Amino acid sequence: MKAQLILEDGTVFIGDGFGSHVDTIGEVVFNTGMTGYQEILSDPSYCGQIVMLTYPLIGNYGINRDDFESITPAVKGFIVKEVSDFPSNWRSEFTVDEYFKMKKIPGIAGIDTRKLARIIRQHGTLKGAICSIENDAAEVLRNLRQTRLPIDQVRRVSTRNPYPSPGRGKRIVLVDFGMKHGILRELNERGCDVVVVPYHTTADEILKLRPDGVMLSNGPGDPKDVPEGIQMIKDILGKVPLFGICLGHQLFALACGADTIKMKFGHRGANHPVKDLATGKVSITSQNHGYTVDEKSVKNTRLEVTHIALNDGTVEGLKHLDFPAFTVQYHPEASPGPEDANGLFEQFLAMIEAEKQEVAANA
Ligand SMILES: NC(=O)CC[C@H](N)C(=O)O
Repeated sequence: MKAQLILEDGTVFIGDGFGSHVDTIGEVVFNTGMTGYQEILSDPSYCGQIVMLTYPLIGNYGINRDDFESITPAVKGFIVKEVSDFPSNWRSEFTVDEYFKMKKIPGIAGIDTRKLARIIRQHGTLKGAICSIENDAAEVLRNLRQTRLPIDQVRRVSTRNPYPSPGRGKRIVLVDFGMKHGILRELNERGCDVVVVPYHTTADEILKLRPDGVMLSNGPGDPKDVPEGIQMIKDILGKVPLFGICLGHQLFALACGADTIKMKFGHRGANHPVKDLATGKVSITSQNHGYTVDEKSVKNTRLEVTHIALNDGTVEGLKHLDFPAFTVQYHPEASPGPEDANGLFEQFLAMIEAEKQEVAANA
C-alpha cells in the first residue's frame, strides 16, 4: 500500500507503507547507525519522533527477543530506503513489518533517504506526517503545521511505580526518565542492587532508599520540560554520588545553573568521536540527542567540561568541582553501538567506593 511522508516545509515523499497503516505525526530525525534498528525503535528517548535510518537496508537480521531497550516502543514511525521481508539470522523471530503491525507503528519504505537527510541537515529537524496516499496532502500539511508536538514524553515513558532489580553489590537508585534497559543491564552485570524509580521521585524519597549512588537515565524531549528532575538533582547534589547519561546529563547541567539549547539536527548514530579532555583519549560513541549543554553557560557554574564532540565541539561530559558527580551526553551502555565508553560504569562505582572511604575516614 502506497503511503506518503509530508514535511512541514511542504516536501512530499511517496513510498510504500509497512507496519501498521495508521497516520502519525512526529519530529523527523535521522540516525546514521548501520545496525541497531531494534534498539533504536525501542529506545524511549525517541518518544514522539519519527526516525529515518540513513543506512539503506533495514530489518535484514529481523527482530529478536534479546535486543529490546524497552518493552513498549515509543517511536512514532520509521522511514527507510528498503525494509527486508526475509530476515536472515538465527535469533530472528519477526520481520520489522510484522513487529510494527503488532505494536501499531507505521513505517514508510522506498524513500530517497539521502535527500531527506540533506533536507534535515539544511533546515534542522522538522515536523512530519506519515499517512496513506489517499489523504489530501494539502490538508495534512495544514494540520501538521498547526499541530503542537507533546512535551510530556518523559511522563509517558517513565515507570509508574518503583521496582527493584536486586543484587548483592552497591545500592543504586536509577531514576527512570525514559530509561534504556541497557543502563539497568550494565548495573546488574556489576552486581548492583538497583531500585528503579519514576521521574518525579523527590530527593527525600530517594534518600530514604539509602542509595550508595544515584543514576540519572536518558530520556525523551526537552530537559526543560522536566522540572521535577531538575529540582530533585538540586536537592540531592552533594548528598550522594551521581552519574547521569544523556537526558540525565542535561538535567544535571540545568540543576547546576548551566543552560541547554536545541541543536539543529542533533547527534544520532553509532560512530561519534568524543574526546576526554583530561587524557586526550578519543572514544567512538553511541549517541541520540537533539539538545546539548550550552558550553558558554558552564563558565559561571561549579561544573567543568570533561568531554567534547570532535565533529562539532559540543559538550559531551561534565563533572562537578565540589561534589562526586559526573555525567555524559553519549551512551556508555551502547545498545546499539560501540562499547568504548563502558568503563564509565566502573568509574561510577569507584567514585562511590572512594566516597564511602572518605565518609568512614571522617567519621
Ligand atoms: N537519549 C537522550 O537521553 C536524549 C536526551 C534529550 N531528549 C535530547 O534529545 O537531547
